[in-house]
Amino acid sequence: MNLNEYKGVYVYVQQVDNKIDGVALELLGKARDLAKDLDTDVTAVLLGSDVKGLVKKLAQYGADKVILVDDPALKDYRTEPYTHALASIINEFKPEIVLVGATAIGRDLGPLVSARVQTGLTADCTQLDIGDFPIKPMMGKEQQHNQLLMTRPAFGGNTIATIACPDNRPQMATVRPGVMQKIEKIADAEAEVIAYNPGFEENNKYVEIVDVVKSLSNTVDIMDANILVSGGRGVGGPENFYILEELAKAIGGEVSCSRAVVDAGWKPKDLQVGQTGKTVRPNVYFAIGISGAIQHVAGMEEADIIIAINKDETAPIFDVADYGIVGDYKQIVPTLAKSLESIAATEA
Ligand SMILES: Cc1cc2nc3c(=O)[nH]c(=O)nc-3n(C[C@H](O)[C@H](O)[C@H](O)COP(=O)(O)OP(=O)(O)OC[C@H]3O[C@@H](n4cnc5c(N)ncnc54)[C@H](O)[C@@H]3O)c2cc1C
Repeated sequence: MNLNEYKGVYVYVQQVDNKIDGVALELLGKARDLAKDLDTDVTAVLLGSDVKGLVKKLAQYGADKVILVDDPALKDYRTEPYTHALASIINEFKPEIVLVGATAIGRDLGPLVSARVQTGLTADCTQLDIGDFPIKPMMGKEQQHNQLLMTRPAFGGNTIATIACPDNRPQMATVRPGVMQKIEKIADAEAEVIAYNPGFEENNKYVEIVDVVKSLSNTVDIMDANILVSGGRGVGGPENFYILEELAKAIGGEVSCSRAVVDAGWKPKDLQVGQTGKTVRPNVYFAIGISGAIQHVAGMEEADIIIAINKDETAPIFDVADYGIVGDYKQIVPTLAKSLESIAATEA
């Protein structure tokens, strides 16, 4: 493999029902930073059926080029045709880096594609940088420059590992939704469009989709919320969550929770923040009766303002909080909700 043949930062654009998943836009934002460091450009890979209309949006969020595979075989996500399309693009265009969102689809597609093009993949990254590898000079090992350094929690979140793929190309990573930041939309941006036909031949790995059943869950997506009022085991039981709901209502927020709350069956998994839940980046995050375990903090530390309410002044959540209130949430939260509600009423 001649590594020098591989150029450019590619982002797989996940779309479902012709709607681009937010993580693809976040990855385009990150790809711009990486491409700048490598003095190269950003290519979005758009696979689907009748998806040409999405190209403009990809340009507006940072794509210099869009490789488009528009084919009825790609109408709904199916592992085989999508893997074939993305692997064919990699073999044909030889990108240096390929980024995929760590969604249910991305976690299926990314590893299969990496195996098919015979390279490595680092899953569930929380940070991506360009740098030297090994990071520090090591006896008997030459440092290679301009490598993709892929950082992710390891060993149950107890350590952070930085991984590189110096001997193969492309360097592939999946990245959790909510971790990277999309750029401000550039309204008049244009991208070069390259239509590509990987040649689909149905084989016995093609799944036939008989019916698509949409999730009946009516919980909101906490990843879209600007304000989150998050409750932990310290809330004491599902019957007490109304106290948090009233605060959320007073300030236009949504309720989320820690894993302890989900494990106890008090709230559905959709609302869990953290390493095995969702990564959120709201403007304001209230952590109420949450101790601040590393696995929880991994999912909310990028919030702009963190307000912790905990009766234990030594709780680790106070280490990451911008504001901390020590005391019983049952006394603090209703008072807070009332004052914030009256401030909102005066300002209206
Ligand atoms: C591999 C792995 C993955 C994990 N993934 C996640 C994840 O995604 N998300 C996650 O959240 N956790 C995750 N965890 C679990 C995590 O380690 C913690 O166990 C969990 O976050 C604890 O939840 P908690 O803070 O709600 O409960 P606790 O740790 O029990 O904390 C409760 C807090 O409430 C406070 N409190 C009690 N009563 C009151 C009161 N009346 N008023 C105010 N404060 C009060 C206490 O002082 C305490 O600090 C994971 C663990 C592992 C091993």
